[in-house]
Amino acid sequence: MRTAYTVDRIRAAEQALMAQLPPGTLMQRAAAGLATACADFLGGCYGAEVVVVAGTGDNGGDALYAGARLARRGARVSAIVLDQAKVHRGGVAALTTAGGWVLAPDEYATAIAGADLVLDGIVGIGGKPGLRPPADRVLDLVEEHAVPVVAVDVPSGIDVDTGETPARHVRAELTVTFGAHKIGLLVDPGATAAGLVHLVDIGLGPYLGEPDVEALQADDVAERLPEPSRASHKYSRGVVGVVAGSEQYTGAAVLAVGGAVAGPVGMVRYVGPPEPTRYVRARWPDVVCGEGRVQAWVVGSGLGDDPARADEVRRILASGLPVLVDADGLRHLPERCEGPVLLTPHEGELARLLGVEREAVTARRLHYARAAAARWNATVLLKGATTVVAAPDGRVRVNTVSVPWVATAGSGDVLSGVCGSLLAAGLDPLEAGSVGAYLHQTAGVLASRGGPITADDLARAVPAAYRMLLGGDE
Ligand SMILES: NC(=O)C1=CN([C@@H]2O[C@H](COP(=O)(O)OP(=O)(O)OC[C@H]3O[C@@H](n4cnc5c(N)ncnc54)[C@H](O)[C@@H]3O)[C@@H](O)[C@H]2O)[C@@H](O)CC1
Ligand SMILES: [K+]
Repeated sequence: MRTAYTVDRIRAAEQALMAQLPPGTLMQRAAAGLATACADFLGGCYGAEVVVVAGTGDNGGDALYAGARLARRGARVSAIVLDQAKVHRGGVAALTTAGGWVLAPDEYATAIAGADLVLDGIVGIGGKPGLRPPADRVLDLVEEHAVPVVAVDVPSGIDVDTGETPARHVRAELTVTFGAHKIGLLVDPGATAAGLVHLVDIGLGPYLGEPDVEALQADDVAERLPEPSRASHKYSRGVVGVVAGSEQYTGAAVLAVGGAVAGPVGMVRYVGPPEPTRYVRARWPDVVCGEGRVQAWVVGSGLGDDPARADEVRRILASGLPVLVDADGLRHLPERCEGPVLLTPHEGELARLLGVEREAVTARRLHYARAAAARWNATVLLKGATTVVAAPDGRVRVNTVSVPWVATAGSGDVLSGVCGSLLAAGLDPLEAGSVGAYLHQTAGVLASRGGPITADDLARAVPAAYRMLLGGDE
């Protein structure tokens, strides 16, 4: 499990650990891990040109000490000191003793133009979003010359606790973070700004407590994927009912059912009008069409405006059974949901639900997913490159496995079927949403292999993804 914490909790853990250690120990641990990660990134130190950008806090100190270590290993390391009066003195002394030097402002442009790597030590967890002058001018040069950036702890300028980027910020290829993941490294747009994230263990583990945000990894997903036992039969494995598609949108029915049959349930029921029913029957002789008992429902994609279907959605939501509500179904939510409910909006749908602009949701994904979870008393899975799943009790999971080719028409319908299948097999909405999102993206990796895919390809790849995650044969 990848776990992320608020700045306050990380600071508290650091205080507790620091009280046990000689002064400066943590910074040296951080700098050592950072220097090793930079050397790996560069593919060797000797002769590499590295520019350290050091701000006024300990984040700059980490960057300068790491610069000193790289200089001792043969790199040519210079530093841009953003404020001479407030820079970390010990860091500057270490760098110059190791053969590095501090640049004069008229040398910045040439140094950055010739750099193999810029180390962003402008600001870390003590920063406010955005970049103050002269950091912004330095970033102009870095972007102009397209120099790769390794961010120290966090990409400077992001909101570390939310992943929001309300103002100018660094875009890194790699972020080397210390002690624990910060929430903003896992949630977009901050996650994208961070690039790859490498965690350096500085010993905070025992002091951290419960995480604020979690991201499942392959072994966590494998533990949670339902598997039948010898005593299982089709009903005990779970039955999922799918209410999707219409005369106009037949594809939504086929794709949502496609996701559901690819999941762990023993049986799928489909309930819908004649035309989509014909398509579903033709494709899956094993799907039972018509009403009947189920352990969970998937409702919503491609329903259109038919008032009778809206009533069906409301009736299902009132049943107390686990329900996944997607797309058109989201227009028929009650004032507050009762029972286990998983809502799966994309940004536009969540914006409409909450009465805000889509851009606002894009900018504040964690905030609005949490707000909707609290407002409707339901778990909210906000789709996107980094999926956010927020439960009404405050727990949050994000999915950081992301394949851009998965963003294709009908992909969400497949996701709804997969997550619904997991709900019917007994997972609660937070588990079903987070496991389903991981499975869906893993299917995307297998189906795509670097090229375009259709939603149908995605659904067909789900069983192979399931098998792979369980450690089965390829
Ligand atoms: N506290 C600890 O035990 C450890 C801290 N470490 C490092 O220390 C960092 C935190 O250090 P600090 O608390 O000194 O804080 P930072 O270095 O994150 O930054 C605080 C300084 O940046 C300035 N600042 C704030 N917002 C800014 C902005 N938008 N643009 C430019 N400057 C801005 C502030 O005026 C302040 O001087 C961590 O991110 C990590 O890199 C590591 O060495 C590991 C151990
Ligand atoms: K930084």
